[in-house]
Amino acid sequence: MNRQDTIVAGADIVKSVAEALQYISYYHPPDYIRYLSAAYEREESPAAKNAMAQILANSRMAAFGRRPICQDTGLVVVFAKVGMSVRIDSPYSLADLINEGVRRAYLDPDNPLRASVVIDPLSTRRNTQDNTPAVVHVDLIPGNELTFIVAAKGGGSENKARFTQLNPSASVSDWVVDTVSTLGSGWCPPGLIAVGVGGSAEKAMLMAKEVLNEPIDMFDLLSRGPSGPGEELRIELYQRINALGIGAQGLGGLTTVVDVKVVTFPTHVASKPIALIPQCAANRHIKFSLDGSGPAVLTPPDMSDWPEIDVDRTLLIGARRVNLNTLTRVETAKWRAGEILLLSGKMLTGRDAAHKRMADLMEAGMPLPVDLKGRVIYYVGPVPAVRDEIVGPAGPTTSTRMDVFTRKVLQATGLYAMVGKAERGPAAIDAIVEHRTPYMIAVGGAAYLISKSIKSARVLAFEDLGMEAIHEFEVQDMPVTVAVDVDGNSIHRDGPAEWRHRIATR
Ligand SMILES: O=C(O)C[C@H](O)C(=O)O
Repeated sequence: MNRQDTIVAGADIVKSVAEALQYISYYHPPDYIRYLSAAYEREESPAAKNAMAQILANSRMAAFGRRPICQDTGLVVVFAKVGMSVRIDSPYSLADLINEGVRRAYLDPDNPLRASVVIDPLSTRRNTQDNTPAVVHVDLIPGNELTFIVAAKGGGSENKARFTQLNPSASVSDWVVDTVSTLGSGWCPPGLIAVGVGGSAEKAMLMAKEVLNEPIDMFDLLSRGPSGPGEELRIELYQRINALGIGAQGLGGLTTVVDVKVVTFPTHVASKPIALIPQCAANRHIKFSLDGSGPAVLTPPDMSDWPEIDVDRTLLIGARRVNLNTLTRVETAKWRAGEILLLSGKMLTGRDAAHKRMADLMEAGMPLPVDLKGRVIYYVGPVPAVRDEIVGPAGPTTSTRMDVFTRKVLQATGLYAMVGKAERGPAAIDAIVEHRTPYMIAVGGAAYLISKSIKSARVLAFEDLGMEAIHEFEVQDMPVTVAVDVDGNSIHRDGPAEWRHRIATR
């Protein structure tokens, strides 16, 4: 056989990976935008429709501004399919080349991305500062090309990945639907759910992670009909998950998933491993191949797929304007769950690491570096600013992770309100009621849009924590929704319950 080797330069891999990561930081895949736009058009829940409007408007702004869709610019996951006739011309390993691409992308001075990876997950959790290392999966396949799938996976949706070993006779569909119903909204729906069935524990997880990068094609599948059990399951899950009524951002509505992917592999006679991996609205991935002729050429998407939505007009109708600088407990007690507020004035920021430090200081009987009394705290870790920006994209992080600190913080500080994303757990809601401290949400996945309402930013404490430091933001008309009011009413409990009922009784 006349076998001709393809030589791919290591430098082309580095450049292609760096450019791919920049590209996906600001361009959503057009198929996701088409499906989300269709979901937006048909959505009947005003709260969910409003959230989708913000996600779509944010996506368009990010594409034109070439700035990240989401403040969580993700953990880089790469699937490399290496043709067996390819030789990589480099003294470095493939992982090293990919990591160099990651480093360049995340430190790009034109569009710096947030460094979100910590080393020593068991101990120091020190940020690596350049988002390396990537998680790299390599397959050797026949052929003379090198194909990469490059994805940037947000932590909120990754945290909701689940795995089980079912009894071989048990229903995959029931387990998936029951599990999705327990995930809450920290995974930022509307998105996708991938299900890997079979193989071994790690094979099921890997298959699910990879299939998330396949084109979204549920409408085609629905119109042509299923061709086998895998496609039958996809349709069943798509319908059953949407019937849960979770909706955009867990606010209750018609669309929770725009697609469901199912992938299978032979397994042991005694086993039925099932992996479930959600993909958030910041659905970022791209596929390209290198054939030795140079780095990948990535063409910008056709922006006519992006709807032009006037979010301001939608938001301003019926919203309550709030001055954070003169806030009182009498005022915050009037806010009702579901109400839209436009916040102006000064707020503090603090997320996981800052909360841990504050809790440690309280434990040790030491004073906090910032007085939280009468203040509002926003759970956020922004992207670094560039050019004339005050701050980079700065959307909310999942509040549930702060629940373990909530009672302690409210008890010790006299904080007036919290802003984050997704539901609060029962203990946090009890603390909210006890301390009369409401909780609001901003839209996860609308980070660039939200950053435009931030008019000044400075670090007040824990500077060494980088994006996790305590900042003070001055905001103007920052849109939020009251998610838990001082009486413990929760939109994440009531919204999905109402829409589940409405869908079931149609
Ligand atoms: O780290 C973040 O900013 C957010 C994270 O993606 C989350 O969804 O909680």
